[in-house]
Amino acid sequence: MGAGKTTIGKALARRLAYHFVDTDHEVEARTGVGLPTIFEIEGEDGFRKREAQVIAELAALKGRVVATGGGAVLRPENRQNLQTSGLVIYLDVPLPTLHERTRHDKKRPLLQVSDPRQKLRELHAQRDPLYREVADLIVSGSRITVQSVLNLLIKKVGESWKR
Ligand SMILES: Nc1ncnc2c1ncn2[C@@H]1O[C@H](COP(=O)(O)OP(=O)(O)O)[C@@H](O)[C@H]1O
Ligand SMILES: O=C(O)C1=C[C@@H](OP(=O)(O)O)[C@@H](O)[C@H](O)C1
Ligand SMILES: [Mg+2]
Repeated sequence: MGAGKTTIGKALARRLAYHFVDTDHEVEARTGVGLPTIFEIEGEDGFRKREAQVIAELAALKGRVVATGGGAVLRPENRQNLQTSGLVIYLDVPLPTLHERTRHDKKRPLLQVSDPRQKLRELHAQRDPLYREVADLIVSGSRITVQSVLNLLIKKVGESWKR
């Protein structure tokens, strides 16, 4: 959370002239309510089921930049779908930056706790190895730009990612 998946994803799609899909927005569009309401009514597990459904459907499509929610890597079926359907980019951002960017946000239910910094630390410890497992590319830093993502993409796979 706060790594910039939504922000960088949208900008990257624009640069590549690809469609952009944010799985959180897609879940919200399908249910007609915001994520906090989904978490409140169905719990995290209910949200994860909806998220997995969206990811499974997107895995069948091409020509898209997809920003997932930060917890999408938790389910093995999502990791499998991400790995087989496209090129996975991990935005590896330092914890203090993640905290700074999310600290005033009320729309991330998992961070509405007394110690969000500690929560982010725990989520990071659990998820970082999973991101590394699925990622084709890892972009690290507190000031990731679309250009730095593009440079790495080109270095890694030349123009073949265009397909
Ligand atoms: N590369 C970046 N550099 C500076 N600020 C960023 C960057 N990416 C995102 N942000 C800011 O951080 C916040 C969280 O970004 P967001 O794209 O929603 O992250 P995510 O989707 O990974 O949770 C937003 O306020 C956004 O403007
Ligand atoms: O890390 C998580 O478990 C979550 C991250 C959120 O997306 P962002 O990573 O885009 O904030 C959103 O899917 C939900 O609040 C749960
Ligand atoms: Mg996002």
